Amino acid sequence: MRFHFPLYSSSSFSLFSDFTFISSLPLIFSSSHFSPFISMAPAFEPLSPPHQEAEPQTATPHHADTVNNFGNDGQVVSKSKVTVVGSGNWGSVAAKLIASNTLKLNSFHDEVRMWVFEETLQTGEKLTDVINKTNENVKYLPGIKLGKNVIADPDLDNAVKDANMLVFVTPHQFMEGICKRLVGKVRGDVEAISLIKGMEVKMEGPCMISNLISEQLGINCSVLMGANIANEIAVEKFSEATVGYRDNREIAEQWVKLFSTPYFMVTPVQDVEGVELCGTLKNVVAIAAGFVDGLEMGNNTKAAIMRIGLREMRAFSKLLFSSVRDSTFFESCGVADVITTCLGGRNRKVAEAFARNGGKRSFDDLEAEMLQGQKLQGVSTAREVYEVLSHRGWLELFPLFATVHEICVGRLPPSAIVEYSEKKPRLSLLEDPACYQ
Ligand SMILES: NC(=O)c1ccc[n+]([C@@H]2O[C@H](COP(=O)([O-])OP(=O)(O)OC[C@H]3O[C@@H](n4cnc5c(N)ncnc54)[C@H](O)[C@@H]3O)[C@@H](O)[C@H]2O)c1
Ligand SMILES: O=P(O)(O)OC[C@H](O)CO
Repeated sequence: MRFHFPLYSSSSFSLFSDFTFISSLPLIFSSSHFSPFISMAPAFEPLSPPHQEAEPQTATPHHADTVNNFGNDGQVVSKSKVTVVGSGNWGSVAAKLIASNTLKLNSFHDEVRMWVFEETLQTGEKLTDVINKTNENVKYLPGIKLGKNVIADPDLDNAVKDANMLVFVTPHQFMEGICKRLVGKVRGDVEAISLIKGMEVKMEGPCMISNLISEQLGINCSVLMGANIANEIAVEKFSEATVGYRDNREIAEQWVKLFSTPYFMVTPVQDVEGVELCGTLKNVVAIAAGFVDGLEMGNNTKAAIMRIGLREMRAFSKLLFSSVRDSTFFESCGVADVITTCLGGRNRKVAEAFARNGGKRSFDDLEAEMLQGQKLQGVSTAREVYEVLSHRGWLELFPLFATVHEICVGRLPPSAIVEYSEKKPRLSLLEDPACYQ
């Protein structure tokens, strides 16, 4: 068999090991820029494992506007109020994780609001009503109790208005619209975190979702990514995650505290772009892994795809943001997420079906049939990455990313993932950085 990635077959050049020339490439897309940081009102507590802290509080949800309570010493304690914007498969699990901690930790208000994109179920009932009645997201996370302090709310403005900690977790394609609706609606002291794996491509270039949130709402936004298949975390199987923060370690620690449980171990890393790009780009690698599974290529081929994919992830991330750290790729958000998503994710699963059908059934069809309302991120991310690559003239540097998109849109057959294309990559482009000047 002939392979489609001769760029990587030679040991004489490594896109990964030699970033000297990569960093010398012109960085057309602006590096990270974000709106002025707005500090968080509540005092931070020292980071400690949530399960060791203070005595549990009552589980009764309450709706009071106040966020102040009295601590053990009679002092008024400022409490953070958390709202989760999104209620899909991961959104619901995130709400469950958070709600288990807000009940235990004195620095958080018990209640966790969860904004629900309202829909009517086949029974005729509203999803929000069913969640509040049964404490289960029967459509996106059936069989799992979220915690009685999770309150589903179909009104976006109402859901966010009192919160000073906002957790964004929707499929990435909906975020631009959600941000537009939220302009002027969030508190001035709010901190945000994005669990969303994806990006937007605008005229000016790529825009990470955390940046979209920061810019549109004028707030600071951290990220949480990792090897996190939601259904496994829902049943409390151990996993790790990475919080990417910009420059305020205390804020990162507040997020770590909010999410950490004995079965969910969270590590902060000062590299928002690196962490977010890992979470975003691994979905493209997962599509490639699914093609390999659909073609029944076996484990060695899939491992090769993971390795090549990880290398392209790092190269692409560093081209976009020179601040991205190599070490980030060894965190849960990097290599671990590539592995889990290529073994057990939804992108992999649907791409496998696409390849088994010889590319004859569209991803949209397969997604609707196989995921029942849940959304793939990898196909649109592959398109977005392709737009960036073609706009910058980098297509030949990233044969895996480019090929995934061309297969998704039907320009190449699924088998192209492991075959030479007609068009040979121009190795000179990689070997002579002057080509880019
Ligand atoms: N599910 C996972 O295992 C997992 C794990 C880690 C990260 N993520 C990431 O988290 C993000 C959210 O994923 P998810 O699994 O919670 O969602 P999902 O795939 O379950 O998507 C369904 C959600 O999208 C909502 N939705 C549908 N149309 C909408 C619209 N027009 N506007 C707004 N919302 C709409 C639905 O109401 C539902 O809440 C994604 O970026 C995903 O990559 C997912
Ligand atoms: O099911 P996927 O492919 O959307 O991946 C889920 C998570 O991102 C894995 O960490």
